[in-house]
Parts: sequence; structure tokens; C-alpha cells
Amino acid sequence: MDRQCVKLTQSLCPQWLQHQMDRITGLGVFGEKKPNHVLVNEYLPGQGIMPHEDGPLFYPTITTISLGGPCQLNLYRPHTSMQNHSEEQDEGTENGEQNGEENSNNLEYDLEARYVGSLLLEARSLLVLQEDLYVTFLHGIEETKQDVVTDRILNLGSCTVNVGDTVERSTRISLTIRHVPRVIKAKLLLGKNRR
Ligand SMILES: O=C(O)CCC(=O)C(=O)O
Ligand SMILES: [Fe+2]
Repeated sequence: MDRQCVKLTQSLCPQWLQHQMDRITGLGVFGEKKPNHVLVNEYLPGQGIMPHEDGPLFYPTITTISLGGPCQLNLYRPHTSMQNHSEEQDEGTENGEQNGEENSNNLEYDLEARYVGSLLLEARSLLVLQEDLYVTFLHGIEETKQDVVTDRILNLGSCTVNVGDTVERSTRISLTIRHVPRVIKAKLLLGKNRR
């Protein structure tokens, strides 16, 4: 089963949420713009989201407030940069070309090879996706019931866990806050699939 999601546009936004959006605006991360769109995702243990890019619509900033149980947001290089990367690595090897072909046929291997690290999203944290994290890397959440903390957690210094800990998933709610240009009509969409 997939995560559940609700999209909220400005006129449906409760006051407490508008207050959080105003606080985020105050950080200056949206520049001249103001966030006007919130996606509420609920993940049960074992649910996640496939590695993806958020696309040009919300560029250049997406912010996410996490509530409930923590999870790891995994970051991946896009296909093309990985192809270049593996070509670089293959230089000088006798069978480099053959390896490159085999790798691109193996999706799981491909994702593993493109993995660059994770961010641990703990309750009450704010994630700001900008620049390379927005335009270059893909992000996704593994469908698992527990995450093991490794030294690949890029924000470990600001987390409450240690390398080697196992973190059980519990219900997580994320509020993904963005600016959408020219929202004409307020609408509320309920459903499983948003794309
Ligand atoms: O739930 C999250 O933290 C990430 C959600 C996400 O990547 C998205 O909705 O595009
Ligand atoms: Fe996303």
C-alpha cells in the first residue's frame, strides 16, 4: 500500500500551519516568494516513496517539516551523471565497456551504485531542499520497517541517534511546503496517487 497524501492550497490552510509557513518565510529560504502550497504525506511503517526529482514547478526551494516517527531520506545521483561516473571508473579496465552495460541492466545495483548518502528526518525537523539537492540529486524513502544508522547519514551531527542504532519506523507525517506560481483556484485533493 502506498502512502496517503493530501494537497492543501492557501485558503484551506489552518492557522497553525500558516504560522509555520510564515516562520519558514522568515528564514528567507524562499527569497521574494512566499510558500502557498502544502502536501501532507502519511507514511505507515513499511511505506516509502520511490527516488524522484520534484521537477521545475516548485524551483528553487522545497521545505519539509517532519512529524511522528523518523525516517531516512536517501539521496541518489541521477542516471546520466552515474553513467559518466562509471565511464570514468571504467577507464583503464580491460572489460570496462562490458561492465557498464551489465550495470545499467540491473536496477537494484544501479540504485545502490548511485546512492550518495541519507538525511535522517527526525520529528519537528525542517528540511530545506535547494541547489544541488533540488536540481541534481534524486530523493526517496525506502519501504522498510526499520532504518539502520550508518556513517552515510550526512546530518548525523544534528541528530539524536548514533551509528549502529536501529530506528524502528512508526507513523510519519511530512508537510512539504512549496511555492507554486499562479495558484488560481484553491482545491483539496484526497487520494493515493498525486502524480
Ligand atoms: O515525505 C517526505 O519527506 C518527502 C516527500 C517527497 O519527496 C515528495 O512529496 O515529493
Ligand atoms: Fe520529493
